[in-house]
Amino acid sequence: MKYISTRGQAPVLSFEETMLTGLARDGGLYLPESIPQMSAGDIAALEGLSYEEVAFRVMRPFIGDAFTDEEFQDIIARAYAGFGHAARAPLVQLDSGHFLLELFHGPTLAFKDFAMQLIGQLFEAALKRNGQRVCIVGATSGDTGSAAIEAFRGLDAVDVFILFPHGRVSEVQRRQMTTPTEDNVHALAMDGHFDDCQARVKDMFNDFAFRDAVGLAGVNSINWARVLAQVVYYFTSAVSLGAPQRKVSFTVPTGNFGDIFAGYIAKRMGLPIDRLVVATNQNDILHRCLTSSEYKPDGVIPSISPSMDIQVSSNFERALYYAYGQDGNAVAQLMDELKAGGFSVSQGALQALRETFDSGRCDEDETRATIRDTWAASGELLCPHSAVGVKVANEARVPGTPMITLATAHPAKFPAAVEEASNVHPPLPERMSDLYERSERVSRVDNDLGAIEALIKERTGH
Ligand SMILES: Cc1ncc(COP(=O)(O)O)c(C=O)c1O
Ligand SMILES: N[C@@H](CCOP(=O)(O)O)C(=O)O
Repeated sequence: MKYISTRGQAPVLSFEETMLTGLARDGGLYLPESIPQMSAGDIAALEGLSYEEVAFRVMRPFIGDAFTDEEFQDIIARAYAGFGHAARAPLVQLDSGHFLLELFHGPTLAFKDFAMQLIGQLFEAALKRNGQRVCIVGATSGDTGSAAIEAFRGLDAVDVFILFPHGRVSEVQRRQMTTPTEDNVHALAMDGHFDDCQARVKDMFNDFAFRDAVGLAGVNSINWARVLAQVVYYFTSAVSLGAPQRKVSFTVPTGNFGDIFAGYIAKRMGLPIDRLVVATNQNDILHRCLTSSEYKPDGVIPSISPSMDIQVSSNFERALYYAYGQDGNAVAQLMDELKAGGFSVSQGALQALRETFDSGRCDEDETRATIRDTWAASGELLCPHSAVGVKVANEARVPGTPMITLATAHPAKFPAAVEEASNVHPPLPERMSDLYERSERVSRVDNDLGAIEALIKERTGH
């Protein structure tokens, strides 16, 4: 299996190289050269299998010869052993025809654990085999950072630096990043918002001298392995509702477009998905783009679903690549226009996107009302991101096709917003109950590429 860049000008890589490389050297994102197919029979055969067995069958064709079957099975087993639910990603029914896919039973209580726990194991195995050391730098609006730190803390061959927007993540998210004591973990609170953090990470990848000197690696969803791991729960949930005989739709609380893009890959592999619904908060650039064709970031507005406070949605580039008929030059041109302020999606590409994606937006009051009403109607306490999904799903669903909304984080990560909306205080799980007593370790940094690079070089001895 070979991987190519969305901008068409970077070296073609193997799975392992792609995973350890992160961003392509032409600034693009890696994608498989062709998408492996699963027949109706292959999908039907997933019924009754464990999450781990489905993960193996779905991901195996993408990894080529990077790992033997036995190695890959062991890696998958270790990745999900620490999850707090036997099903890993249980499906609960909200009402007839609407289901919630709970993706928050991992160690840091967000869907990011599904991919991060896996790539932590994949990195460790690959780096050990190659005798290699890497410096992971990631940007987070709260959940990627905590999941990455949890997955990589204490690993000998990895330093992990996480840039998060100062004052714009929840207290639980911040403490998850600032309380680990391992020396290889570095939480950096940056002035600005998530888009600034992500831009600085991409700048570091595009600074080849720095990139090569420190052995830069990325674990944001620019990393294809992140997306791949997230494809699995689309299969487990759809099969449990009757796929391949029955089509299902998904609504996905969306920011960086990684999670919903994983659903798109599942569909292209053959999973019978009817609609993929992009649910945005008031940072609704994707909804505006899918309804008007204009993609123009106009400033991040802080919300009660802070992990989705994003206006430059990294993985949308991957969707555009397919919408433009896999034309890397066209994508490169759009990304150049984005640097200058924004772009318009061509009518043909917009039509291609709309063949699969619907979209909707949920404002702050609607988010609170959805938390309150869902709690009253079903006893399910939603985090604000999942509430955005449920509200948009309720508007998008059609009779006869089950709708699965992805519940992307545990309500206890956002206790203030959840309590304000529902009058219910969501407690942290027992294993985290001392989170507020642990001491914090964090460095404040300016939004200044040179200063951040200097700090990373100093801390890693380069
Ligand atoms: C809780 C939560 N929900 C939804 C999202 C949006 O996911 P994506 O960025 O993959 O679109 C994020 C951040 O990524 C998140 O942390
Ligand atoms: N919402 C994310 C933002 C980063 O997204 P990623 O999927 O590209 O890592 C977060 O919680 O950090």
